[in-house]
Amino acid sequence: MEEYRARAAAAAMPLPFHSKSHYFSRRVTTFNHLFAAVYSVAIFTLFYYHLASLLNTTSFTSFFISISLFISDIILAFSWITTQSYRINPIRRREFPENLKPLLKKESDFPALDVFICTADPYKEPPIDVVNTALSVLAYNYPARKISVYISDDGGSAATLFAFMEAAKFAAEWLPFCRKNDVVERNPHAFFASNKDCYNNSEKEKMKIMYEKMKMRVEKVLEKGKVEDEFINGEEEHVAFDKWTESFTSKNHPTVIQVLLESSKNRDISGESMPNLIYLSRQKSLTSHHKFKAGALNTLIRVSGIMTNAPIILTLDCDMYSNDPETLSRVLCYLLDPKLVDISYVQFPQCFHGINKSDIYGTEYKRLFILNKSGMDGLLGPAHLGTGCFFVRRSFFGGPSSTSFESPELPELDPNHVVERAIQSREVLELAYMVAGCDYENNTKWGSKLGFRYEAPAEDYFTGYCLHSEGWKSIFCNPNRIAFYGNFPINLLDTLNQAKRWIFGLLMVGFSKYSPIIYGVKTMGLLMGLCYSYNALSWPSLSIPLTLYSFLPQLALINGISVFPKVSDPWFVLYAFLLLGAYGQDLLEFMLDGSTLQKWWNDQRMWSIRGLSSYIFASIEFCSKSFGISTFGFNVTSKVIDEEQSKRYDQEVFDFGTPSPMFLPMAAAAILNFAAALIGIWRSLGGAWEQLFLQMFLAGFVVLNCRPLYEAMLLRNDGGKLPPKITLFSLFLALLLCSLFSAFLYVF
Ligand SMILES: O=c1ccn([C@@H]2O[C@H](COP(=O)(O)OP(=O)(O)O[C@H]3O[C@H](CO)[C@@H](O)[C@H](O)[C@H]3O)[C@@H](O)[C@H]2O)c(=O)[nH]1
Ligand SMILES: [Mn+2]
Repeated sequence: MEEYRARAAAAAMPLPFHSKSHYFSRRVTTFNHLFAAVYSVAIFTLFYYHLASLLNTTSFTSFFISISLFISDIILAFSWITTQSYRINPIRRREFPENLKPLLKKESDFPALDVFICTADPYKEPPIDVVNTALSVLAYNYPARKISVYISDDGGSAATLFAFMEAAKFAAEWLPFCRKNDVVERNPHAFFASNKDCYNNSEKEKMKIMYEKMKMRVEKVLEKGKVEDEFINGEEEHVAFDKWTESFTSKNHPTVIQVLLESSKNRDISGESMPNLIYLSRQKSLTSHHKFKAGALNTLIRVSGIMTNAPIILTLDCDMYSNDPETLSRVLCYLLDPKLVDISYVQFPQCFHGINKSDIYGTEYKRLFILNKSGMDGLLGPAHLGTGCFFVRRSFFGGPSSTSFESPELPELDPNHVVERAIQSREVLELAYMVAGCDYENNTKWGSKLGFRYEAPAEDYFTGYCLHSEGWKSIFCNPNRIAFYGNFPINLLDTLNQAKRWIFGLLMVGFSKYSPIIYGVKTMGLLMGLCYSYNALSWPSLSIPLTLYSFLPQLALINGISVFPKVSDPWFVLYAFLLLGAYGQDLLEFMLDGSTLQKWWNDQRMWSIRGLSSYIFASIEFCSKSFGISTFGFNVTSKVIDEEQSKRYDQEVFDFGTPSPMFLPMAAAAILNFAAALIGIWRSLGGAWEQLFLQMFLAGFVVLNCRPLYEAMLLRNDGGKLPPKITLFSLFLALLLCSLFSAFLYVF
């Protein structure tokens, strides 16, 4: 990249490539800072209150309740402190790609791009969807000879290879079609879905028929489970599929590399060169660990290094397609700016197509994907989100200074190495096969100092974190036209399992020698360290206060014990301020960012639901892994759309689906809070409302949040209702808790 940047510096471009401004108006930011100051005072006052109550406890019960609430509030306060770092200086950026034009006149002025698309299971990630993703980037508005798309298939599936053989043929028509008609949606599926009138135009109609034919063939092959002769054209394709022998399984097979398009040879129907398209399924063996997605990405870095070695790398999950063919020129606005040195990556937010109106599962993750990343952008740069990210290849080889460069074990893998041989030359292919071998990384620095890092299954978070701690910076690019759209789980269990995997991966970082609160603060400063701590430490530990606050005050309420200050007590004001302040500020930011009240409500509900399921179960798994009882895996999220589920999702109905212990704590909380609210009302009628007001308020709030649970337990009869088994179990759990608490009261 340096040479391109140097050329930009020499050209002394008069107009800026990009600009930045405050994310919210100055008034909002100042308000946030002032509010933070007042809120911190309130937190310290609360700690004083807790200490005083602890000292004044007279029985073991009151001591137990006080200390539990104190611990909960310490964790909540820690979490609040970590989130403040996002509010120090959130920024918004704009790019001016038109100002780059004088720099990019001929083909050689454009830096090359290697795109990595990862897929792992053809039955959870339909090959036709992966094809659509690949087509959307193959068709970028960029010199075709500068683009190479690599598909990493961890599923080792002949059906996926077949799909890409078809895609290569289709691309020869699709690319010129997009160019000629200035198509903006270059993912064919999205294009045909949004252009209902396409039948009017014969050319479009022809394309659509071609697309449907390809889709049918791909789906047929997937259904049959193998590529039968009728689908194979010519000797070359035969040779490729012959690799799928009897002993070939997704977990144990040799490397398959298939060059499907080569830009120096293949031309589209208009006679223009095509991008490179390469299928890769790295070697797998039952005896060596493949390190999940990070392992796949590192293999891709090496294979692409040998074949094309582009200075820019785009990583995409198989479902994240490009929604804007101009995205790369936005990225160049940063990567070609001579003033921005040390940039490791430009991260785009994860956005999802087809989220229902009030976003019942909080899929948008507005804080995680947008607000917090804009906050980090005002510091050293956003954390890495795993997909939709343009990397500078050099940053996978040690820190930004030349002294911290980590040289790879082969000169051909050096980020500055110029590839002179053709992709399909014997030497190149031999080397590519070698670096894709499953034992290749033994005794090398891959995964620790080179490439994506292996410490945790949250390779995205951890790799970005390591890059920042090495001294790299990053950019958050969030243009008005969404750059990438992805798929998301449409039932509750999948959503929760996904969050569980994330939290588990984050816990592994949080409680390792790389813990952001120590190592992070030391290497990248307090604020960035706190930003990273929020995910790795606050998130998982929030399960403790969320669980305690869902059960303890309610159990006390049932037994007529007051645990919060009564309404006429001055301390009541403090509680009210802390509670309303935190929720109010959250709501305000959501609304200012163009969200709706309903979306915010669902987002905060999902926060508690995740706290009572994903966070708890991830912590349990983490503990059992730490004691060597279990190991971890990467459970790929299914991207297959089930018609029934999809209908329920569109109607905004919670889908519980298959029974899972993950639902137990939340269902038990729903039952217990309902009982507590009723008993609370009854006790208030007896005159105790002043003492019990806050507990009743809390129980009422939980009950309001649990509406979908009550419906799913009692009122619904569809396939997405809460399995009766779970309802019974949680009723039992709630009763058990009540009896244990009463017994505890009796004994102490
Ligand atoms: O052994 C594996 C497992 C997964 N994947 C791929 O990894 C991607 C992400 O997997 P998915 O099941 O979709 O996980 P998500 O939770 O949706 O992904 C988020 O979280 C992951 C980390 O947990 C990041 O890697 C992703 O980029 C980020 O989008 C997919 O393309 C998979 O094909 C592999 O290539 N090899
Ligand atoms: Mn995904």
